[in-house]
Amino acid sequence: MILRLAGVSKRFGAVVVADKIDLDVARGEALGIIGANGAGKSSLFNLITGVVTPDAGTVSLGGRDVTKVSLRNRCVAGIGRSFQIPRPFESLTVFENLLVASEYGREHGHRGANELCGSILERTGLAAQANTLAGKLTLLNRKRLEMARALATQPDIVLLDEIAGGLTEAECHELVAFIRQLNQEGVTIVWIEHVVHALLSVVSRLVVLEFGRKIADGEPHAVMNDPEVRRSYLGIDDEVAA
Ligand SMILES: Nc1ncnc2c1ncn2[C@@H]1O[C@H](COP(=O)(O)OP(=O)(O)OP(=O)(O)O)[C@@H](O)[C@H]1O
Repeated sequence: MILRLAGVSKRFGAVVVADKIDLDVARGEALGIIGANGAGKSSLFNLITGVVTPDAGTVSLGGRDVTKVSLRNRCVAGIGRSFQIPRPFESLTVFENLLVASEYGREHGHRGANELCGSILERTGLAAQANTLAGKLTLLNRKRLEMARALATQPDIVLLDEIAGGLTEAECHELVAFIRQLNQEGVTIVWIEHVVHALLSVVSRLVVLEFGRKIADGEPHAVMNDPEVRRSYLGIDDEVAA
């Protein structure tokens, strides 16, 4: 198991963002997470990466309890993340943004940072923008950079937060192909996404959150047809419809 959450709970005042969440993610898996706005999806990523400390429960990475480990050290231990709202260093170039991420993440080993970042630029389709200021990028390229920055930390598991929103159908297609390829190369993917058709074309398992509770976890199409999920996420009440 690469990632394990056991009984993770968190509340902000009256708002419960995580309610005794148990979640296992196997190495190499591609897991999708959906839920209505405010269900606690981004908060779950904050709990996994260490932005937020749980009130109860534990987070383990590769069998090691990292609940009290710092954000930086969780990154070095292999957790990479992209943010829902990309916030690159706008006044640095694309390449410089990757260098910063690569210094924050794991050791480069025999490969230097330049070589690592160069290869990520190629893979994410950003090579032609290497010297462009991040603040000048188009939406698609900002999303690519968000993904590239996560990869520059050399993660074993990547948490993607709503990366497909706002893209055209063709751009979304390209993004999906890239995430699938990444997963085939052995990177574990956990992906929060409202663009459900994109998500379902990649993931082999789907989790649904509602008010910080996990209400479904399983094979994606079975989960999408679950009456509770249809009610919570799609607003379709099968009993009323009948
Ligand atoms: N640091 C915080 N302090 C107070 N409330 C918070 C904090 N972080 C999140 N919340 C609240 O917790 C709830 C869950 O937020 P979260 O961002 O995790 O939801 P989400 O499922 O990612 O939603 P969306 O799909 O809109 O991104 C929201 O009501 C949010 O306002």
